[in-house]
Amino acid sequence: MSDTEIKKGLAGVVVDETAISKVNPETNSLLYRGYPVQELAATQPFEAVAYLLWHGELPSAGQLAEFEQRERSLRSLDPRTLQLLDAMPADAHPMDLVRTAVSQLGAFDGTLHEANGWTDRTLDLGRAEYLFAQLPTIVAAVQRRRRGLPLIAPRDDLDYSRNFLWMTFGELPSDAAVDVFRVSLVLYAEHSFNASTFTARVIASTTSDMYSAVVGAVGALKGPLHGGANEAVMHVLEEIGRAENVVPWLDAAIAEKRKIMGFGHRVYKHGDSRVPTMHAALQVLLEESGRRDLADLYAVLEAEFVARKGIYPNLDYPSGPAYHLLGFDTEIFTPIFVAARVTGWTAHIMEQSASNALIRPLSAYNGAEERHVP
Ligand SMILES: CC(=O)SCCNC(=O)CCNC(=O)[C@H](O)C(C)(C)COP(=O)(O)OP(=O)(O)OC[C@H]1O[C@@H](n2cnc3c(N)ncnc32)[C@H](O)[C@@H]1OP(=O)(O)O
Ligand SMILES: O=C([O-])CC(=O)C(=O)O
Repeated sequence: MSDTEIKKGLAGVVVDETAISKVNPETNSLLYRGYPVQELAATQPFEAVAYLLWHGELPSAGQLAEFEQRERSLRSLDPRTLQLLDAMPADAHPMDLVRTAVSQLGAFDGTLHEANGWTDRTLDLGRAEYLFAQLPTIVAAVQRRRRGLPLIAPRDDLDYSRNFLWMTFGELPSDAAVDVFRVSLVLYAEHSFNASTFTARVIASTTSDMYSAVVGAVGALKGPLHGGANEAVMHVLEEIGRAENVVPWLDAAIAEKRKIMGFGHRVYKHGDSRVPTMHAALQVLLEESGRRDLADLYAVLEAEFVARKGIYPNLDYPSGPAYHLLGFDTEIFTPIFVAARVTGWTAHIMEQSASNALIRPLSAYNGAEERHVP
């Protein structure tokens, strides 16, 4: 065993610089390219936030219009992507379908850059825009296929958030509900060196391609300790059932040393900077739906867990029930996170590539002493 100090899980280790976002647990703040995420969530379309993450500046009106037009032109799926989804087992997890579809897009890349006129300089930016435009169509197709419903083609008269909901449900909710969805996407877009983004950067650091890096990131996000927690939150709320059951359920869960999904964070130890904004957004849906039961359950679980453990909710805690109230299946929550986070992932892949060093840490060997085959 070496005496090298080991930081399990790289906790507290600074591995590189980034100009994309700043997570500050002391001030409980999150900046995207210098802008507080709360301000972006209050004022910006999701398309403008994607542009900001990639380019470092918010778009002018003209730049935004140009990007929106391009994004709308890239939404339709290649028929081979639909064939791929159809060929998957009906009980496959939606994250497996999304991961596989992104991988397939990587195999189309050769033909794509010719068709889209991507020059070398803009190649990865073109890929990022393409993934951004394709993912909602993929996620909506997966959701409709799960329900045995015919797929709905994208509409180029609708913005990103509306079109996403339209393709999923074939109708639009109230403007207030659309806005909740937009806010959730803005909040989910980026969070420095979280596990999935770091995975993407490791893959990019080998000078592999953007699709491979995003496929790896999707795999990392699927885990319930990371993005999969928004789905797990809903399972927990369903398992508890009603506010009256929280105390006995929590007693048992704590005694069994269960992790309570949607609570805790590697970086924030006094609450997640994004939760108050998403909490307010969730309240809109709780009021609109009249789901007093869910509102009570949500509030009591939070209050009881914080009181007992001093561990606060993370963004997945309000997002899970918000996506439920918007009408998505629970298994679709993490794929929505993918569609949002692909903005941050691709920004980090481009940042890594622009100033690359192969990511290859050391390990301390603790196996058998040298020995020889008898
Ligand atoms: C978008 C996102 O990815 S946000 C994160 C989403 N993930 C979740 O919600 C899953 C539940 N949360 C967790 O598992 C953890 O809080 C993590 C993985 C997010 C962060 O974990 P770490 O920084 O590694 O802290 P760690 O897991 O060591 O927790 C420290 C202590 O708090 C406890 N703890 C932390 N979170 C929880 C939780 N949600 N439920 C119960 N106990 C918890 C741990 O058991 C540990 O206790 P111990 O010291 O007695 O062993
Ligand atoms: O930062 C993290 O470790 C996880 C997280 O909240 C995110 O990726 O949004």
